[in-house]
This record gives sequence, structure tokens and C-alpha cells, in this order.
Amino acid sequence: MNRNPEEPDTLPEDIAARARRLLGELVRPQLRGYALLIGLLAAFGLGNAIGPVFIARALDEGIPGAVAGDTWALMSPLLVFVLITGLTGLFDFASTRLTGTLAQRLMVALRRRLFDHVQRLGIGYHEKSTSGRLVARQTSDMENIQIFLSGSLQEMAIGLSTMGVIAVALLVMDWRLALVIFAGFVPLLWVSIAANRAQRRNQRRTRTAIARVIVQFVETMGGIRAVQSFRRERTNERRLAAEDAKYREATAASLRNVGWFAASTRWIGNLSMAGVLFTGGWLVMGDGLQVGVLTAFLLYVRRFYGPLDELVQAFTMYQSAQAALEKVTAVLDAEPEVVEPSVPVRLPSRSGSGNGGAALGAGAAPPPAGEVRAGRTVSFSGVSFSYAGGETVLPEFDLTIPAGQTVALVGQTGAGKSTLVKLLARFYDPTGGTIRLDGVCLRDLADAQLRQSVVMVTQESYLFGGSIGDNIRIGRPEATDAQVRAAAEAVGLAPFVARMPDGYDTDVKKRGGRLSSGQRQLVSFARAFLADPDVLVLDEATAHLDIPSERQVQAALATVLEGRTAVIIAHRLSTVEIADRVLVMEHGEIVEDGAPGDLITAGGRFAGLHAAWEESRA
Ligand SMILES: Nc1ncnc2c1ncn2[C@@H]1O[C@H](COP(=O)(O)OP(=O)(O)OP(=O)(O)O)[C@@H](O)[C@H]1O
Repeated sequence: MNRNPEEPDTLPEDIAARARRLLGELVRPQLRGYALLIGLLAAFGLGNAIGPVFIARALDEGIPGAVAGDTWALMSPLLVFVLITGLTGLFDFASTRLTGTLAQRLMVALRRRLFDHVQRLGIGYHEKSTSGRLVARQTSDMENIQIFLSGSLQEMAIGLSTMGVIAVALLVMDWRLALVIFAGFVPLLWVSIAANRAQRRNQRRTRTAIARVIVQFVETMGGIRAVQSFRRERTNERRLAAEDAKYREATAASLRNVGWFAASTRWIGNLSMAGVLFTGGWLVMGDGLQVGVLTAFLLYVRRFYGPLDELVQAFTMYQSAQAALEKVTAVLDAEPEVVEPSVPVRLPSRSGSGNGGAALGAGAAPPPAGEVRAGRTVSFSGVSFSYAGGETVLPEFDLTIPAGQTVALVGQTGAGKSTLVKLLARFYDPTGGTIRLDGVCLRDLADAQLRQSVVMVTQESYLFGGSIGDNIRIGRPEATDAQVRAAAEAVGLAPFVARMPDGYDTDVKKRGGRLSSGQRQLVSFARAFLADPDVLVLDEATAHLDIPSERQVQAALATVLEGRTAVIIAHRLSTVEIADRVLVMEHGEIVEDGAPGDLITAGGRFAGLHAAWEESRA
């Protein structure tokens, strides 16, 4: 399996075989349709090929018969010819329609499969692989496969079946002339094999080159603000031009190959024609071959080599589609780094109130003294971690966070705070050791239960197209409007929504572009609160908020964090004030652990950080 998320330009050796297997899997559910298609194409090829037999009959028997007064002798083969060509047209229509339908179905299945798979690939894959490459797979590569399946494949099948039927007809009519034509096959085969090899190489290069062009485009558009702010336009233009040049080069090589292939096949066809005329003329003179048979032969030779031009085109598209399918296969072969267990373990049911969203604005009753009402116990035992191929970020460490506790993680940039919470949300699995939730290893939990139990809010605050209400409801799709409003009120989003033209129905526009980054952050807060998880992770989640908004969120946090376990990463120490416990991290290790007041009194690193923060506020 290809585990390299970068999906290198040099694909694994057996990729062609794997792509064929994938195609087989996609074709299997529609085998009947394909069988019917083969029947229609064979009928079309037969009809197409059999016509000249009746023209020969009209010439050799019909005209002499008509001259002798028997008009029917000429009419009957012509009528059959008209009937056969009419039927052939029907077969052509039916096979074209069916090809289109089958191609569409296959493409939809492939597109869905790719989309579903890519969505499920781990964060590790997406952090390393550029989204532009995946866009190339879903657009340009898919388009190439589609063009081949819905057009070129049919041309190829018709061309080949016509040639097959004609070959038989030629043998029946005159085997000596037929052999002259077949002799052309030897150089034709040699040329085809050579062109096939070169074309496969060229098309793989072309696919890679176009993907790079798309990557450039997607990255530029994704970071358009940074591009314009730092005047990167020229640099990006130069980069795109360089990628375009590579694409041009790859395409030119492919076209050169098609050019010489087409020219060689045509020349071979013309040589065959000359050979048939020469041998046929000689046979007419010396062996009594009828002129009508020779005429039919010449018509056949034209029909025999006629589809070759289309075959050359179809063959180019075939190679392009094959290269595209290989690229798609490589993505489909990438395995999720975080694997769901085949037999998941369920978390024990939570003590106290369930996930009813009781905290949302309603103000939950405090737990009886000494009892933790809800939340889950989080434990790290002998956990170590390093990103793929990288240095150790977290050396072996142990940590237990009792249910219901709010822990603040502080430490310098790069200390490993985000890495620790990414492990807790199981975006990655630890390199060593075990992380447990109420004693159950995260690896043993069903994905759905894990995502329900641990929710992470980051400073990214990604909003999807749709209304503010839709975006909050992502936290819990079945939530009522009242619950959505309660969540918004809890985090201080409600006054802002009230000022929007359509309230909760206001469209947030692309990626929430209509909202300020602070407002987007409040929406993702509301979303997380509505989700009502057992464990809430806030990674710099208040970074974009102004001081009043942050205060408001903090006031809400006191209510919302109650009854659940929370891990908060914050550079602004104001957030730490609501924590029961502070962990100071340095180089992936926990160097201080205690209640905020105790740590300040102890005068260690946290006390230093706190003093500096107090000073900055003064
Ligand atoms: N996806 C990744 N691939 C490889 N290395 C990574 C990745 N993400 C983080 N790192 C590395 O892991 C180390 C810890 O990073 P992490 O983001 O956990 O730090 P942090 O304490 O959260 O920093 P900050 O406060 O700046 O957010 C850093 O050295 C960083 O370079």
C-alpha cells in the first residue's frame, strides 16, 4: 500500500495493476449494462462491416441482371444495404446512450469513493499533502477518465469490432488479398507497442504537470490575502509560468508521439491499399478475380484502416485516462493513519446528567459535595509522540486529568501543547503508550463516540457556507432553534446575531467571510457548546477575541465547563484564571503541575509567566 501522503510523482510499480483492479470493482455492479453494450457494439461493428458485401453483389450480379432486364437483381442487394445501414444507425444511437449512462454511473461512484476516502484520511495526511493535488484528482483527472469512458472507449470498441468483422469478411471473400492486408499488421503492431510505451510515460508526466499547475493556482487563491499583502503576485506568476512550461513540454512530447503514430499507421494503411490493388489487379488479370470483389476489397481496406485514425485519438485518451486513474488509485490506496476498531468498546455511561445541553444557559445544579457530576477522566500512560519521520515532540510522559477538571496548558511556542491535545482528540495516535478516556483506550472507541465525547475548538474557526444557525447546529444537527439560541447566548454571540439582517438565518458567506474573526470564533464556540461534549479542548480558542468579548466568553466558560473535563491552551493568561490546574510544558515535558495560586506562590516558571503577564496589563 502507498502510505506516502505526499503521493510522489513516481507511483508504485504495480499501480497499473491496482488501477485495473479498481476499474474492475467499479464496473462489477453494472456488468449487465456492459454486456448489453458489448452486444450493441458488436451488432454495430457487424452492420458497419457487412454493407460492402451487398455493394459488391449489386456491382457483380445486380448490374448485369438489370442490364438483362431483371431490375430486382439490382434492387434487392441495395434494399438490404439500406436496411442494414439503418439498423446500424439504431445500434449506434443505443450504444452511444448506454455508454454515456454507464460512464456517468461509474464516474459518480468513483467521485464519491474518492471524496469519502479523502474525508476520512487522517489529519496527518492532509497536513502533509497539498489540497491542490486533491483538487487535481477530483477535477482534471476525473475529467480525463470521463472523456475516455463516455466517448473514446466507444470509438475504440467500435473501431476494434469493425476491424475484427472486416477481417473475417476479407478472409471469406479472398484469402490471398486478405493476407496482403494482414501483412500490414506486423509493422502496425510494432508501431503500436512502441507508441503505447512512450505514451504511457508521457501521459503520466502530463498528469503530474497539470496537477502542479492546479496546486499553484489553489495555493495562491487559498492565501490570496497573504499574496496581496506581501506582493507575491510576481513570484507566483513566475512559479506558475515554470509549471506551465513543464506541462507544455509534457504535452508536446505526447503530441509528437501521437503525430508519428498517426502518420505511421496511415502510411501502413496506404501501403496495404497499394498492395491490395497490385495483387488484386494481378489476380483479376490472371486468376479471374471479379472486379466487384476487388472493389469491395478496396472499400473494406478503407473501412479497415479508417477507424485507425479514431483509434489513435482514442488510444491517446486511453493513456491519459489510465494515468489519471493511477493517480486517483494512489490516493484511494492511502490508508488512514488513525484506524477505527472493528469491535469498538463503548464508554461507560456518564454519571449525573447526560448530554442534554443542560449547561446551555439554563445553569446546571452544582454536584453534591465531593462528587464529580460529569465529564470523563483522561489519562496519558507512557505516551510519546513524534510526527512522521520527525524528531520526538513528546517524550514519554504520564498525566491524569480527573473528570470535571479544567486544566490550562501553558508554555513557550513549540513546547508541544497543541500536539498533546491533538493526541487527545485522536487526530494522531501516539508513537508509544496509551491515552484513555474513563479507562477506555482511544484506539478502542468508535469514531462517532470519540467525536461526540471530545470536541476541540481551535483559533481556525472554520465556518461552512450557510446561515449562522446552520453553523452552530453542526455541533448537534438535531438541536431545536431554542437550543441553538441558548448556545449563542451562552457565549455572548446573541447580541451580534440580533443586529444581523436575518438573525440566525443570515448567510455567513464563503468561509464565514461576512463575519469578523472574533465573531467566527464565537460561532465555533457556540457550536462546541451545543455539541455538549464530555471533554472540551480549547486550543487558542479565544485568540481572536477582543478583551470584552474574551471576558464574556470567560464568564460563559465558567458555566459551560462545569460538569465536563476541559483542557485549555492559551497564551493569554486571563483564561488560566478559570482553571483548576495549570500544566507548564517545556520541550514536550510537563515541568510544573498544580493549582494556579499554588504555582504562583511557589515562584517557578508559571509564577514568572504570570508576573510578566500582570506587568503587561499594567
Ligand atoms: N504537523 C506537524 N508535522 C511535523 N512537525 C510538527 C507538526 N506540528 C507541529 N510540529 C512540531 O512539533 C513541535 C510542537 O508543536 P506544537 O504545535 O505542539 O507546539 P505548541 O506548544 O502548541 O506551540 P504554539 O504555542 O506555538 O502553538 C514543534 O517543534 C513543531 O515544529
